[in-house]
Amino acid sequence: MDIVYIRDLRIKARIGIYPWEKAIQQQIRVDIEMAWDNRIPAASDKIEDTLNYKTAAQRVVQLVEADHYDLVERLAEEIAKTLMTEMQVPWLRVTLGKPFAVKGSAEVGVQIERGQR
Ligand SMILES: Nc1nc2c(c(=O)[nH]1)N=C([C@H](O)[C@@H](O)CO)CN2
Repeated sequence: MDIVYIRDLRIKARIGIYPWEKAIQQQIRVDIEMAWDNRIPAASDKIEDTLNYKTAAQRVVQLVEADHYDLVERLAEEIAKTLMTEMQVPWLRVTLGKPFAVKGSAEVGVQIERGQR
């Protein structure tokens, strides 16, 4: 399978387990790799045949902004479930990081893979 990707998507999120985190917005960083057969849009040259990365990115932003999430695990899972269900993505890898959460680190977070490649 080929890949359609979104890299370094930065979104203001309400996320975290601590009371002070419930009152603020923090930047998160999202990378997504999604399996897709790109030979079909390559042959047709039609956007309808693609896995549209703009539509996918907009949906992720909407999902992040819709709620408070305690854990990065829960938000990563919601992103994976939504893209697989709504955009028929058969396999994906979601990396979700909090760049400012742990002093001394560049970033902390999770990476999950779901579906069949
Ligand atoms: N595996 C996880 N560990 C931690 C999380 C998390 O979501 N998953 N969250 C926190 C806090 O919210 C932290 O980011 C605040 O600095 C701690 N550990």
